[in-house]
Amino acid sequence: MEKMTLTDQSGALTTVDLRMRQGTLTVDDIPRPAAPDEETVGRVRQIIAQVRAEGDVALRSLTKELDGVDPVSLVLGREQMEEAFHSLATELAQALTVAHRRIQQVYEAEVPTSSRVSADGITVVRRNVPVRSAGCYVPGGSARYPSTVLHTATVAAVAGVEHIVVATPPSPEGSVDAPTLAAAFVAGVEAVYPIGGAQAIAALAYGTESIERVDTIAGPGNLYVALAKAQVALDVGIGSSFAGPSEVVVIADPSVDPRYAALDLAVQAEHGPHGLAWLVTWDEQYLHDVDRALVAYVDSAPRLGAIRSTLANNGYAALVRGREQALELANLIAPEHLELLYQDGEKDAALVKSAGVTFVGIDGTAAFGDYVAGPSHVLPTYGTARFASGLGLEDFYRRQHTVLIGPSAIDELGWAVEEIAKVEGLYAHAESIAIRRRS
Ligand SMILES: NC(=O)c1ccc[n+]([C@@H]2O[C@H](COP(=O)([O-])OP(=O)(O)OC[C@H]3O[C@@H](n4cnc5c(N)ncnc54)[C@H](O)[C@@H]3O)[C@@H](O)[C@H]2O)c1
Ligand SMILES: [Zn+2]
Repeated sequence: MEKMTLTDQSGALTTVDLRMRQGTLTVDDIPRPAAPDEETVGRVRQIIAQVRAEGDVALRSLTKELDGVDPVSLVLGREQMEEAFHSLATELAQALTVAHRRIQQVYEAEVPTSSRVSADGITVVRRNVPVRSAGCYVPGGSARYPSTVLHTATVAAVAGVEHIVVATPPSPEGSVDAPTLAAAFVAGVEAVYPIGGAQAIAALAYGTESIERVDTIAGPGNLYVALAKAQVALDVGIGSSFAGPSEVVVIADPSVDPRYAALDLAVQAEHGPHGLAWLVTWDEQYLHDVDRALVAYVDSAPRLGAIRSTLANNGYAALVRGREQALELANLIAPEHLELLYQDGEKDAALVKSAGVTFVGIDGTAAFGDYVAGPSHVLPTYGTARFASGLGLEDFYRRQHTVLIGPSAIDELGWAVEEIAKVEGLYAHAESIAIRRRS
């Protein structure tokens, strides 16, 4: 299989020219960030074991070691959240409220109806039963994410979860910053724990003296958080999407100002150092224009370090033959965010098979999705959009069937049970039907 040719260039992005590429592309063609090393996996295992063995004492000492602060309290309640909400500037309080309302609207429209089917004397009812408690992990190492409180807890609340808590790394004062606490207030969160990383995931999964264990954990995070979730997955529900460092694929053409495409690449790159950013276009001059605009932005960007590091390691510009090949590439990359940044993108959106979420339209910056568009911004990364979805109501539900066996079922279906039970050599199964038929 012919590999992609990576041509280094002096700009911000590494160029990949696919125009002459024969045959179909495969997943192996796509450069991916390296898999986690064994040392990190082992460190996370240690942290989890320490929290299980020592509870609150471990949480305090790990927080001191890894976040450099002593938490003032391990649990912050509704009063502190309310106070934080009232301390915000009016515009920010309104922005959080608007984002909350839009997320709520999207998920309320998605609440599934229960189903009921009756045939052959048996009625099967399906109900979606919310878990009793959910823990939302809200990242907070290199940036603050009040938006992630809204994009996790609001979904849990619409699903009907009774107890919703948030864990997030502490502020430098050992508490939690006001915007994050305020967002928790808006979303109806019961308690906020100023604890981050793998230690937070362990506390949510197993409980400590101060923190009650939850039924399900949802929310994104860095590698420590992601590995911790994988390690506790047998003991607690884990939200379906592997939400790691942010990714974006921007498909664009000269109908859109190159500065728009450049900034949209920077939007997800500024989240952190391990992200992924692809520009895909069929116009060579446009590729250079976007790259130049990106270089110009990066040089003056406030989060220069994060953007540079993502672009240097995983920033690509692909030249393709046209829309069809652009979509083929996007489906293979299976990015967290996909932007169809050109005129008439709507009909192409139907051809997208693997993306966390797709934004269509020349104003379709993923920044809308991060905050106010509505669908949860907790989305599958690392190529998992091939099989995983964004955070949704189903992450907080269990499906449960009730089977009503009516009086005619023995006559209508009992014989089939007996036949199969006999061939499986399970005689009590067959007799449980036969005895009822006789009496
Ligand atoms: N996919 C999504 O929906 C989405 C949304 C928001 C953020 N994110 C991603 O979440 C990530 C947030 O990462 P972050 O680091 O800023 O915050 P984080 O909260 O995930 O991680 C911070 C914690 O990591 C732990 N940690 C740091 N260094 C450690 C070490 N050497 N050993 C053990 N533990 C250590 C500390 O406990 C710290 O509290 C970013 O990659 C961002 O892109 C994704
Ligand atoms: Zn973003």
